[in-house]
Amino acid sequence: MNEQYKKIAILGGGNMGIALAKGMVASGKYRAEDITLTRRNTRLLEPMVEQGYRASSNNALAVSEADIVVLSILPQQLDSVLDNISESIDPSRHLFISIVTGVAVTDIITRLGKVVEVVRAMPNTAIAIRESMTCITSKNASPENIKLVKEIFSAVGETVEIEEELMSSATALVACGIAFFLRSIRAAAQGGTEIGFHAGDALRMAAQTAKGAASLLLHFGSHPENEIDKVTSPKGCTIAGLNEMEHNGFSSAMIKGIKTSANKAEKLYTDEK
Ligand SMILES: NC(=O)C1=CN([C@@H]2O[C@H](COP(=O)(O)OP(=O)(O)OC[C@H]3O[C@@H](n4cnc5c(N)ncnc54)[C@H](OP(=O)(O)O)[C@@H]3O)[C@@H](O)[C@H]2O)C=CC1
Ligand SMILES: O=C(O)[C@@H]1CCC=N1
Repeated sequence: MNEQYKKIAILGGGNMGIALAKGMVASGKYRAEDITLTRRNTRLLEPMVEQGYRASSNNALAVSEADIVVLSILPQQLDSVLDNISESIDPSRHLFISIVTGVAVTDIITRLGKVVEVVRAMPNTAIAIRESMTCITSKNASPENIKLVKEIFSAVGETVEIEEELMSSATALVACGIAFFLRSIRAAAQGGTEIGFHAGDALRMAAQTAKGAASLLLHFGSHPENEIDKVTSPKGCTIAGLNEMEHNGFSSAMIKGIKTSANKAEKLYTDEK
């Protein structure tokens, strides 16, 4: 399938559905008029319609008009949506992309009762500014369709192909991870305010510093400790602050949080049944 001018139905025009649609169009490779977003409350999609996207509350119709179907509803909303669109699916035409947390390729095929090609993708909200880290996997899609999905997500950030068994881990690290890093930036800004900066200045300084730290790793391909060693002067203030944070469980809290999120992601869909 050539991605150019393919019709795309994004079922679930919420946070991620909208962010994906905007990122795809911002990449210059997709046209807003080829993307239909669905949700029950379509009034909330009016700003997208004003920007040229199509909006609908009719999932089955959106699917019947599309080549690529993106599932972007919550895990607990998935079964009713799949039941609703099942009749409209043509397995020889439709390619499914699912970003739904905790739902396996086989879960989707079993519920649909049709063997469609499904690629799972786990992006994050930075997709809106084309800075996502997206993990991709498929058990049954053709190499051409996996390539096509990679191209879609490469247009909105970085991609990596992983085994499906690691998708819940990927959810914790890259999708929930946005919230984890944002909370650490907020904590840094709060510390900055306590030591003398106005809140807005402290937040801007903390965010740019976090961006610089991440960019150092990506630019040099180095390990965090190599970069940390360049900051920590002997008997200096950095190592004093760093050790105080570690005494209070900084790394441990992040590791435990990521493990808890991965366990929860694994059960999000099955616990609903
Ligand atoms: N948020 C994130 O950072 C990430 C989320 N994910 C996954 O992506 C999926 C979407 O998450 P997110 O965008 O945050 O969730 P949202 O709740 O923002 O979006 C879900 C959307 O689905 C719509 N919806 C619900 N039922 C139906 C239906 N029957 N037909 C059509 N649309 C429907 C809702 O609108 P309405 O109520 O009007 O119908 C809502 O807009 C989830 O599975 C989540 O696990 C994956 C990676 C990152
Ligand atoms: O919190 C959640 O369940 C979703 C999945 C990953 C990010 N947000």
